[in-house]
Amino acid sequence: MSQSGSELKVAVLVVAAGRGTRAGGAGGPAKQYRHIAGRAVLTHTLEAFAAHPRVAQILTVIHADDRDLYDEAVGGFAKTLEPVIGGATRQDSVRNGLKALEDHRPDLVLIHDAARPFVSREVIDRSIQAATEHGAAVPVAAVVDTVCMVEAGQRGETLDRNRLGSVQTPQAFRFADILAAHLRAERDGRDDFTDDGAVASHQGLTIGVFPGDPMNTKLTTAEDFSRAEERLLFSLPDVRNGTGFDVHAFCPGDHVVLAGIKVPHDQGLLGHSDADVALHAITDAIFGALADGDIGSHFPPSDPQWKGADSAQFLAYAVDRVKARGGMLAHVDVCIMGEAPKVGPHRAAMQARIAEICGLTIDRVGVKATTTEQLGFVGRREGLAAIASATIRLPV
Ligand SMILES: Nc1ccn([C@@H]2O[C@H](COP(=O)(O)OP(=O)(O)OP(=O)(O)O)[C@@H](O)[C@H]2O)c(=O)n1
Ligand SMILES: C[C@](O)(CO)[C@H](O)COP(=O)(O)O
Repeated sequence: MSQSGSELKVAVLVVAAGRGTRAGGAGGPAKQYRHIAGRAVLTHTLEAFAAHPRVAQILTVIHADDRDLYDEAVGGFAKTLEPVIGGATRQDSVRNGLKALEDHRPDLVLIHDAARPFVSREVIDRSIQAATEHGAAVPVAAVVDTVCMVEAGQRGETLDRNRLGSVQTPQAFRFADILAAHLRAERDGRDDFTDDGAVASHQGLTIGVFPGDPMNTKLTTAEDFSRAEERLLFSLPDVRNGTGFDVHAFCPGDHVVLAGIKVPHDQGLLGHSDADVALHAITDAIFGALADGDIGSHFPPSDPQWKGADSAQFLAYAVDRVKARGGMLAHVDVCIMGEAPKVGPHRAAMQARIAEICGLTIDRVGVKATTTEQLGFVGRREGLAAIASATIRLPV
């Protein structure tokens, strides 16, 4: 090839015209349109290729009955061409797709099963690299089990697994070569090839191999779907939101402590600690996100050591509990409810103090305030309340 690898135009052909009979689900959509983790299998598959910077165009081969399902699944992905209709076998579907791609003149084509939604960026990288170097290459995953012949319900000869491989997709080819190979197979009346590497071998091409990925499985049976759903759900980031609420009554005094700041007032707040409703609500929000009890269970009001305590230490402790679980605190937000004292003049100082205690930047700390329109105990100036939320991320 005269062009350098990075100049080669790469197209992707996704075959999605099968009926998925082995996956069951009779009466429902074919397996490539079934949802895992809230989105169609085909959507996951197309997304992987659409996101790859080397992929210029994606053509999907669909069943004649599935146009509406396809439109729903493909959404607004970039790079997708008008789909074409497949044939009775996978081989027929690939051939139809290759013929339709001819007008777009790709240099390389990656042929992929819609039913393999877990294809990684690394495998796509390797497929492009291998086709650039060898002209034709397929991904192969190692066979890890002992493999044997099974005949008439009996174990037969053990095969040498070191000489075997499990062939996956995307299989990558120089476009002109694989198109010629498929046309040759058609001319020769061969319709029994289960992958494109075999079609290319029939044409006499040498097929390279590159490492596949054990995670790049094909969804074939109903059990594959249960496993896929579990895998996608558990690979979602464990982002959690917790809420907290606190109330303290006014008592005689000349200041209150709010969000870690001493605010002059004609009353104080009654409490075992410094009665900082804002920090208590945030602390509870973090415990809530961790599902780790509440401020009372960690710092019992009956324990004399917390008498008059600075509530900053409660909040710092909750933040440490997040870190101890390998997580991070992403954001806190608190709303203080009261007729007086006014929060506005102290908001910036409160934000800064909460940020300092939590190890956050100020833009990740919300401090808001409201009256309750003179309604309820807050409206009657009997005390202050605060409601808070906290967002954390834990490792999966
Ligand atoms: N006539 C066909 C048959 C298969 N495929 C596609 O080829 C891929 C791999 O095939 P397979 O897993 O065997 O899918 P099905 O043929 O749909 O499954 P089954 O054999 O269980 O019916 C799938 O993405 C499938 O949609 C296709 O485009 N056209
Ligand atoms: C192409 C393929 O994915 C390689 O493993 C596979 O052969 C296609 O599925 P089928 O069940 O053989 O049709």
